[in-house]
Amino acid sequence: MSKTDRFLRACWGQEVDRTPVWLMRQAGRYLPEYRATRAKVSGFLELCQTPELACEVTLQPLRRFDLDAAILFSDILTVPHAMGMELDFLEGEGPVFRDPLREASDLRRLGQPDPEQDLRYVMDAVRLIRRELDGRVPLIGFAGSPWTLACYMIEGRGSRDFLHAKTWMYSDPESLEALLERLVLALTDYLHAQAAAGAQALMLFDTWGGTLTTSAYERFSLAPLQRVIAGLRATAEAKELPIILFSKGGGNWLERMAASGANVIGLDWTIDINVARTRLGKKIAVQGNLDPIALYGQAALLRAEIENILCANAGRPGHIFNLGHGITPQTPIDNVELLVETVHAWNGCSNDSVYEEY
Ligand SMILES: Cc1c2[nH]c(c1CCC(=O)O)Cc1[nH]c(c(CCC(=O)O)c1C)Cc1[nH]c(c(CCC(=O)O)c1C)Cc1[nH]c(c(C)c1CCC(=O)O)C2
Repeated sequence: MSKTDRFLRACWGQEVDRTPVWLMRQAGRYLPEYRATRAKVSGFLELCQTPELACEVTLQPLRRFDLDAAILFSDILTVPHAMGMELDFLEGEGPVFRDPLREASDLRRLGQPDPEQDLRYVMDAVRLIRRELDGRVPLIGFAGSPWTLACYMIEGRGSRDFLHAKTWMYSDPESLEALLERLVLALTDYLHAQAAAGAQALMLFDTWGGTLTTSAYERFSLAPLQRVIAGLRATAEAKELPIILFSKGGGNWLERMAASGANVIGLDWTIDINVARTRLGKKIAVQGNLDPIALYGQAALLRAEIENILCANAGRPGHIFNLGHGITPQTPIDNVELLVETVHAWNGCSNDSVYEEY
């Protein structure tokens, strides 16, 4: 089975010869070759905006590890940037918007980007990566969720409690919905353009969905995501692509996530994958679940964690091995190698924990 088939078939819940594996943030600072490429440019945004370099760093982890998919190298914040918000990536702090949105009238500052113009560098990177991959593995495109992007646009930076974003939500929900709707339109166009440029699967990163109450999650995170997915399904280019939905901390809402129209549900490490699969049933695939910090530990314990996840899925199609969130900068490379090899070498559980029906 070709690697292209392995990942895409697993997304559709079809039988595969072995479990496909890729890692969120697989290109990044834990790789010395990434740090070397990054040192050639003045800032992180320049790396994203130079298609040759974005292509180079996309391919770097694939040269080292036997991964079953590539993910476009970019960032979720390129979309608000293209809507007109000035963005800096500060060393040691991460992304910062100079003028965060704080009230409804600030929405007037936002433009509606044309992806082939204002985000052309992303589409050029997608085209270049597809050419360089030459069919070896499929390319995943991605975007942030409307709620997650709104959090950064309102806070201006990462936050512990999302005080500004949530205060807005609890004091003027209609104008927050207006902001989310602007993002729905921008993200639908953006992901559609990635599909037209050659992305073979699309992933939605709802990193901050899990900070909400159940009713707020439904209204401000999931409903806009559903509109993005429905918009994509209405286009010829994206209709046939698998869509992966990852709401970090979304374990409470798996059934609702599954009803969003996504084909694959991303799981963080806080939900038991057995429970997740039982609740989700057969119709939808799952991805993820390994605690990224397990990669810092002892090899034998890491292997046990990996096998637990594989055994929970034994005999069930529709599983893509991944971490429960992005790989972190100090991760030892040897353990990443061990992870990929363990997943690929795996040939069944030793403890008969194969699940018949669920
Ligand atoms: C919240 C979020 C962001 N960006 C992203 C998310 C959602 C996923 C998640 O929850 O991790 C998504 C993202 N960011 C990046 C990718 C690349 C593709 C991949 O390998 O998965 C993807 C898919 C590269 C990146 N995005 C960023 C880096 C590090 C920048 C550098 O090299 O200096 C990389 C490799 C910067 C970034 N970008 C963002 C933050 C908070 C930071 C700073 C934190 C950090 O430094 O790790 C916003």
